[in-house]
Amino acid sequence: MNVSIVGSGYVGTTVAACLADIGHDVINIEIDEDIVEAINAGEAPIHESGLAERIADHAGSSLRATTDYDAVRETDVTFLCLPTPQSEDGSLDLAIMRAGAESLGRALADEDGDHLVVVKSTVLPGTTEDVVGPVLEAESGTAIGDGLEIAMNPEFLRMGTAVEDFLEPDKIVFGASSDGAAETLRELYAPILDRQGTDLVETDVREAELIKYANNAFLASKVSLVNELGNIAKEYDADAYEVLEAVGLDDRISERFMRSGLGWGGSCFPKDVNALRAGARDQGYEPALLDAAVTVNDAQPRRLVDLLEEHVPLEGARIAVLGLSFKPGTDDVRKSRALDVIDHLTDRGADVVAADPVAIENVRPDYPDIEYAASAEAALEGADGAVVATDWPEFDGLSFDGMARRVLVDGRRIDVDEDALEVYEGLTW
Ligand SMILES: NC(=O)C1=CN([C@@H]2O[C@H](COP(=O)(O)OP(=O)(O)OC[C@H]3O[C@@H](n4cnc5c(N)ncnc54)[C@H](O)[C@@H]3O)[C@@H](O)[C@H]2O)C=CC1
Ligand SMILES: O=C(O)[C@H]1O[C@H](OP(=O)(O)OP(=O)(O)OC[C@H]2O[C@@H](n3ccc(=O)[nH]c3=O)[C@H](O)[C@@H]2O)[C@H](O)[C@@H](O)[C@@H]1O
Repeated sequence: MNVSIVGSGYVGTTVAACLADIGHDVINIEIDEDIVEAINAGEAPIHESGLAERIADHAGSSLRATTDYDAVRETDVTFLCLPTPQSEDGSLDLAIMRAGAESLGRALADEDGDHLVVVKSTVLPGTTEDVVGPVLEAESGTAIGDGLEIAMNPEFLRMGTAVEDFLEPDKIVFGASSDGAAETLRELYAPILDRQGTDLVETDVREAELIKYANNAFLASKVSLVNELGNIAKEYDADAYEVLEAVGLDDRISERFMRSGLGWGGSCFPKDVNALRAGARDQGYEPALLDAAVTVNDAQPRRLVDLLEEHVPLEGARIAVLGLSFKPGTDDVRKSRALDVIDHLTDRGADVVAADPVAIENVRPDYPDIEYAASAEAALEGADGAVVATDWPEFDGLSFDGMARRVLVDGRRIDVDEDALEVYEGLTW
């Protein structure tokens, strides 16, 4: 099938490379020329395991990139993988989606055959049918149902394991405007749907939109609940990891997403939970539980720094921050909890020295005044205390010999030789 993908960020690039990998001809349409050049040169514009190999394999043949929207006319299906950020007030900002839909609609005005437009971006119920659809119809001069079809197909991949998650998902969800559109999506995804373990969920469009938010709201709230239980465990001098491991054996609960600590960050949980809260309020509903999930999450970085301060006076102290990305396996630092930890530390007068295997250059522009070290060991050299903000496997089994005071407060439960430390404190254990 000939497919175009509008927006080539974390989702668009992964989806494009994976669709090429399962046998489709794919064109990425992206406004950032550096990304277009990278893909056409066979290079991955982002750090994702398994992505570089796939782009290298398919670039120049079944995978191409361009800044020109007219390329959509060579294809039958277009996926919109554009950002859906949050506005200042936390609500969903659709400006980029509207702009992308306008450009796409204009390009489709000259197309002869039928075209299916699939919204893959995370959008609130009603967006596909009431915002994207009308823009496409107005700009293309084609009515939905008469040469133009729309569908919503949310994406559940995680950063760091994006390729694997896309190719081996638990489920594929879509809501389509017609049987023909649904049939096209089934055909497109056939190699993945044929795999054992992939459930197909076909719904109406607004359920597909809400499934994505419900999924993220559930997972984020689960981690907040786990953190609240972890904070309570710490007060009782109990180990939350032992407690929750046992709780997770109940298969109604499951052992996954049970890691308590610094809480959730990233480009999705925070913005999606906020968009759903704002959307719910717009609809006249007070989302008390989601509000509480955010409150618990926002408190964890301060709790970590409070715990460190119980052992190390922070004014003038040299503190190593281990990990900057919002989770291991990615260089993404958007809404990373590590940044909140750094803010609390510097507010209290500490000198921060940070280490991360891949994310330093994404932090440096916004934090030019802290020190950066080439490795965790280098950051620990001469430090009066250290905190773990990201559970990079590289931090397991670290040597603390070089520290001025061997005090470690761990926000992520890494593998540590506690006997090598003067003080080891876990945030929730
Ligand atoms: N990052 C993730 O792990 C996941 C993200 N999502 C959702 O997918 C959507 C996209 O997210 P990401 O890929 O993370 O965003 P991103 O910010 O990494 O990438 C978006 C890309 O779109 C490009 N772009 C912006 N305006 C454009 C335009 N008018 N025409 C063409 N390209 C344009 C940008 O230059 C950028 O490369 C969002 O709605 C997000 O919530 C869903 C599941 C997972
Ligand atoms: O909509 C999205 O963009 C994506 O958001 C999350 O994926 P992602 O943000 O990449 O990362 P997660 O692995 O979910 O972790 C999110 C945050 O929760 C934290 N977390 C996760 C699990 C856990 O047990 N404890 C915990 O603190 C992580 O450290 C991280 O900061 C979802 O897991 C994906 O299914 C979804 O597609």
